[in-house]
Amino acid sequence: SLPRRGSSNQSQNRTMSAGKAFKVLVTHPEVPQEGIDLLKENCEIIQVQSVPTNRAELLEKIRGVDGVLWGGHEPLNAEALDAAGPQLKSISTMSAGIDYVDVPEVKRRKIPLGHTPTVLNTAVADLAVGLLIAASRRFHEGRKTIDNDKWENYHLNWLLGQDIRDATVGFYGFGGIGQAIAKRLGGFDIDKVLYTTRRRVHKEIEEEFNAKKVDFDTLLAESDFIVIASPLTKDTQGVFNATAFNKMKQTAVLINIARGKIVNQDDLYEALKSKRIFSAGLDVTDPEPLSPKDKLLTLDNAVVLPHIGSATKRTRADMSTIAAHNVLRGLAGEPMLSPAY
Ligand SMILES: O=C(O)C(=O)CO
Repeated sequence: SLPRRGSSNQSQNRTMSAGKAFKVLVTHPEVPQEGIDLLKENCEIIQVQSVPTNRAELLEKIRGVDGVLWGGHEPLNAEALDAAGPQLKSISTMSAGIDYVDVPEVKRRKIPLGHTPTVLNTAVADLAVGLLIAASRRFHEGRKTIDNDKWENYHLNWLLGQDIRDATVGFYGFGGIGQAIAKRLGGFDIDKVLYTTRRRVHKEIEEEFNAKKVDFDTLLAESDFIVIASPLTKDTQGVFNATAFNKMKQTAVLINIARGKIVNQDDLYEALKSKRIFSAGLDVTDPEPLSPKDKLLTLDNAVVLPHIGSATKRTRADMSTIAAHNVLRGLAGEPMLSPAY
């Protein structure tokens, strides 16, 4: 459970600093109140008002602040850190993925950086299961048949999909989100879980999910469903390309709830169009937002969502709470709840 207002940590912060000891910038006007209220207890809050973020406003308002709650996916880089000045001592994003942060630059300046993994695991995992069902059971194509007056259920083998039962589900990345997805799929009578990660996960976790670490080629060749649940890094960028799709089963379903750039989207389009793989369910694309004219959207076998994995009211509130605690702890010189490095 999350530390709440008035918990010992908060009382400590209150006594530590009588009055508004710190100036904190909140870079987005829509950060849920839960996090703002926590910060308000002992920080003066400055808030960016523009949506989408006006960079000039952000760079002006960041000057001289002690802490930053970085509320969007705007680049957090040397430019912003320079604009802030050398007194800046605590930053937290309000996201799990931090691919938009120049982490080496933050590290070089020895500024503690937090992020908000874990609290969004269940929301993202729920959505991933939704995509997995939608893509394997042809929801998008089915809906289009109604729109186009092509409801042909007099055919016996109409709109047949892929079974989840007895499937091998392969995870590319098997951290908190991947494991939350695997937990949910436990209710769907799947056969087994494979995963590809840099490091092996704990033995108990492998046992809990009947999961086996395999190399990337084995993951591609043996999985009925592949779920991308890894961070975007220089090592993961573009790894799902034509070469990878050509190693997958023709009946395979690809799910991506991580970052669009892990997939080469042109190659994915070709693989789906030519039916080299069965279908894809994507919550993330490259770029975002995706143009309404993008060719990916013309495909029957691609279910595409506008990056809404963590978009539930409770999850957003929890993300703001964790981010605020991270910022407060950084200001107090204490370890953050979820440090990013
Ligand atoms: O937190 C993240 O990294 C997300 O993509 C969800 O907004």
